[in-house]
Amino acid sequence: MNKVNTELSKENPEAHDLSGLETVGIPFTDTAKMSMRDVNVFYADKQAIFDVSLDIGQNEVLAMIGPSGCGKSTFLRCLNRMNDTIDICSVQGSLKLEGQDIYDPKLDVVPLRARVGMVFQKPNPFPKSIYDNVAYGPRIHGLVNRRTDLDEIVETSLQKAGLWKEVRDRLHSPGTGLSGGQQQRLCIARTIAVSPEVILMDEPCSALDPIATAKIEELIAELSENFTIAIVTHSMQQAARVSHRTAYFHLGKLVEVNETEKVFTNPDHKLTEAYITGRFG
Ligand SMILES: Nc1ncnc2c1ncn2[C@@H]1O[C@H](COP(=O)(O)OP(=O)(O)OP(=O)(O)O)[C@@H](O)[C@H]1O
Repeated sequence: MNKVNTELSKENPEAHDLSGLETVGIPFTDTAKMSMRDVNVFYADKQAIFDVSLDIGQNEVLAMIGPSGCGKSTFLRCLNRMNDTIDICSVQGSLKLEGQDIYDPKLDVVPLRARVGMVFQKPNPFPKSIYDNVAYGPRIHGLVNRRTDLDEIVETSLQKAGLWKEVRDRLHSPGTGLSGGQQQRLCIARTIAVSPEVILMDEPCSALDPIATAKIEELIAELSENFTIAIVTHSMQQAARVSHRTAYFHLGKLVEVNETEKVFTNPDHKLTEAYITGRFG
């Protein structure tokens, strides 16, 4: 048992006993883009996610928060099968994108990861030009035949990522030469370039300064007009600023999911309250 839980248990011995825990709030929406039911995830024989059921609505920004190690990233990575790259990881349950089982063994994960794109914690541009970073996905997915079409996708994606004006005169310079915040927006442009339906963001601002963070947060609001977004964040302020609903995870369980304002002002569960008031985590 870690320090956090020991402290919590001193305060309230039952507080960390999650057996029989019912998720409170409204886990399901009428217009779900993705529907997850009874998801369990294991690393070898160690269980990291316990019976999580959650919907993500069309054009919704869903924030996932919770103490370190509670399984936020693990759950997020299930949503485009990034956990497949971890040999010891196994996923059980039902995970659907517009009703299609994304764990269907016949499903090709390459187009899945274009439909459900991912932006990582640390900006990771390819060692290529700005143009080629954005053009990479459309090229490998065979989305364009003509150079002019590719030029248009690159420009539109950079515009949507709020980077066009800063880079239009140096499209053929290395992506790695940009600032950290610009690199993260380049990675967002690269994700957008293959027209995803869902964008997963795993702490996308944790390596950025406050100004670059503010730009990405503004961008998230704009992107939600066209995309569905699930974001893992350690920053409760960020979750409050960018998301429509917030899901609170604790020890691998989904404790509460609700409208963001409610989660931060009047949470249903005592564990959520303890976390948002800084009593642990
Ligand atoms: N590749 C892995 N191999 C084995 N165990 C893992 C692996 N990745 C995560 N875990 C374990 O799964 C649990 C959930 O980890 P996860 O990284 O999903 O939590 P998190 O809430 O995203 O944490 P953080 O906020 O610190 O990033 C932890 O106990 C962690 O040690």
